[in-house]
Amino acid sequence: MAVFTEVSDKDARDLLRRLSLGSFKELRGIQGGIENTNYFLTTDQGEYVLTLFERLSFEQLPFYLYLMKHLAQAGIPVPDPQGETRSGDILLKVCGKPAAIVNRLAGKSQLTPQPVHCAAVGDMLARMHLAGQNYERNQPNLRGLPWWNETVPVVLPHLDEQKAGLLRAELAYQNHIAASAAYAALPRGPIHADLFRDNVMFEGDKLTGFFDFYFAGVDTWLFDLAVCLNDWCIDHATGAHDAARAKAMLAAYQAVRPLSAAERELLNAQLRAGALRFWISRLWDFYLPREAALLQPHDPTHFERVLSQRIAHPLTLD
Ligand SMILES: Nc1ncnc2c1ncn2[C@@H]1O[C@H](COP(=O)(O)OP(=O)(O)O)[C@@H](O)[C@H]1O
Ligand SMILES: N[C@@H](CCOP(=O)(O)O)C(=O)O
Repeated sequence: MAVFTEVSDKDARDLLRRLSLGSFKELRGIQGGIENTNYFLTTDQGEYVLTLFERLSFEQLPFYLYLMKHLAQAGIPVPDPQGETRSGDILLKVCGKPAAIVNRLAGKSQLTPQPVHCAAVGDMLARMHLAGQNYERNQPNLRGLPWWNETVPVVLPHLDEQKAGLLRAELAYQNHIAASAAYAALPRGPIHADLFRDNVMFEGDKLTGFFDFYFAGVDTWLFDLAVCLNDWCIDHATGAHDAARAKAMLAAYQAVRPLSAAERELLNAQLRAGALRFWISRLWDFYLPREAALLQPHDPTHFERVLSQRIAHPLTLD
């Protein structure tokens, strides 16, 4: 369920009067997604997505919305936030909540990706990283190491000794890595940080867009690539690495932006970090009652499996 706040046709008509996106035709709730309220909004000028933010604040949102606008202007296929006619503001208020209207991307998610899809994601991810280099706003990845350090003690009491041991050991390892010289040398910039299969659109084999930027933040580019490898290039049932898909993604990424020596050295550590990040957030969504009331939690054990696979079978680069 992804309509947490009901928006009426009248609310939408009132909103459209403040924008120059044409006149109202239809408003339809979207059933996918777990974080925000989403509607498809059709006017006589085109199709849009209206999002009401259920978790992010008015203060946090400009970073994400202006990042999308910056990337769209640089030619990266991402939703482009539409502004109010008078003020030019792209952060809107609907039913008392922060909101945005973006253009609707063509295509659909590719949930059983082949190497060709992984290559398309790798290529566009590298282009997106380069395009984000001169983005001026700064907001850290709010689901980065400080959040892991805060959240692990909260979820640990819910775990059996074997899982708790793995979680503690991995967090200690990641703190150790984060203090290293190689980590300090990693190139950084705005990253998507949640570019899973359900956040990319395809028409056939052609990538038509990246969306759902609301976990974005400034972090290492390598972490973003690791998050993608951990979702697009594994066998979902076991969490095991898929060599053909990973090779396709890495080659396409590196054809646009070759990895530095520090990035090559830390690829496996960041694959583990990417698995840890989503294991922690899924545990947190699962065990924290306040969050669980809003979210439909994903299965935490999936990322426990991915992490165990990453530790047992490090990836070797050519
Ligand atoms: N710009 C967009 N263009 C086309 N479809 C979109 C767009 N934004 C969201 N959607 C649709 O809405 C669904 C939920 O959006 P998502 O951003 O994943 O929600 P949540 O933030 O709640 O996870 C997506 O799976 C997709 O089908
Ligand atoms: N991709 C994350 C959860 C975030 O959900 P999204 O629908 O906003 O992408 C996970 O799989 O845990």
